[in-house]
Amino acid sequence: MSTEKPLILVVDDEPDIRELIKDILEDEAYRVVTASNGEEARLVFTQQQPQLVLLDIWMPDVDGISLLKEFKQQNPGVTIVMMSGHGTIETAVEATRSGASDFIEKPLSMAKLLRAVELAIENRAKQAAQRHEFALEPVGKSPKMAQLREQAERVAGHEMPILLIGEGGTGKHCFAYYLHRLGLYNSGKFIEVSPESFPLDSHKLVSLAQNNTLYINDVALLSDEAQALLQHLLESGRLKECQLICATQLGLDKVIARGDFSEGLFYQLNTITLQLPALRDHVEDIPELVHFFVDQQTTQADLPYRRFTVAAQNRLRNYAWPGNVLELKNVIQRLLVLGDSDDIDVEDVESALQAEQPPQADDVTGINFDQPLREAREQFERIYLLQKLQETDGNVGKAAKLAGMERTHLYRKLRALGIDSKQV
Ligand SMILES: Nc1ncnc2c1ncn2[C@@H]1O[C@H](COP(=O)(O)OP(=O)(O)OP(=O)(O)O)[C@@H](O)[C@H]1O
Repeated sequence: MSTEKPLILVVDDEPDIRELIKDILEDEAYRVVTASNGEEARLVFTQQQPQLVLLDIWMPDVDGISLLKEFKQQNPGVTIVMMSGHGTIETAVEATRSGASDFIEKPLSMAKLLRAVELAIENRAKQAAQRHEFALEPVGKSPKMAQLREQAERVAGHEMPILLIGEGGTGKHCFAYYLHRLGLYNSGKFIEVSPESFPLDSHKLVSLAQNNTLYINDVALLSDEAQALLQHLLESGRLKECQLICATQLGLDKVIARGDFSEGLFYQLNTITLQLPALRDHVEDIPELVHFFVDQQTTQADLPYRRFTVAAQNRLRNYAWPGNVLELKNVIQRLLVLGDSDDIDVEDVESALQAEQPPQADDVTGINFDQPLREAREQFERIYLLQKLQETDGNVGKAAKLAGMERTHLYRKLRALGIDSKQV
């Protein structure tokens, strides 16, 4: 079973164009409904609730831009692509301002149309994934996770800084967001800063944090200047009316022993700590996590549903997971993208786990370090993309998913690098 493709409404007053678009899209397995004027379009839009609308600008009864505004008001989540034969910059600008996601110029070519539709759908999926990037509640019924959720519930709502400690990929972001939702500032924003994006301006930091949850990732890696600023704001009580959550992979005591972390800041941050377990220490949660990620990827990233056999799930439980839950999520995504049958078996899991291994030093030594960065980057991109194309038997759509790129962007990149996907 695969997820159903979105329903597309095509609105155009010219019967030939309408039918042509319908045929092209149906050949690609999209579900299509059509309307020949504004009135018909309103009816179909309300009754069938399409996810994507291809909308002509010039029509006899109502113009496309007015219709676009109506549709967006009725359903802000709908994606609308405008089409026009005599498109001018002004109409394109007006359409975009009114919420159109793209603009295609007529005459339409099949490639142009499909590219625009694919891009619109990819963007939808991405927006949905971004909106739901975090689980609303961390998944896992093991005693370790249950206890952690309980601790989170107890400490949230006290406005004291919270420190999350755990290896990479153990779910620190996920728990931070959960704490935000449980906390005093859940109607404010969840703002994440990293050592690279940390504002070294006390006013900026205070106003960023005010009435929000401020999550500082990799706090152990903050520069001396950033540490001093944070310590000063905490000690002087200026960083108040906010929930501060910091995360670290390294035990701060070890970083202090190395002389890389301020002891004073450590005491400010270390009052409430939550320790996130490595995934290998709560493997009993793996089946539930698998279920959760399959569900998430199939509904939000528009990947086909596949079932993990018991043997496959058992293999997942017996793996050491050095990259923790994040690695599990990546392996599941790889299996959903690359698999071609309804069931995922233990052999599929085995090869996905092998592909997850960090590249051997040999893979990287292919890069010539004597060239300028720009050329070295191109060389790396070529090696990387060829590898992804090999993994997907030259399927650009699947390779793009694995590389986390839009398909059209990958096409452009391949062309720029002179790679022919069919030769792989
Ligand atoms: N218990 C969980 N339930 C549901 N999703 C989870 C859970 N733990 C982690 N995730 C998801 O797995 C992915 C990786 O987790 P997350 O980014 O929270 O880890 P992290 O510890 O912050 O990683 P890093 O240290 O690398 O920044 C995220 O998409 C996160 O939402």
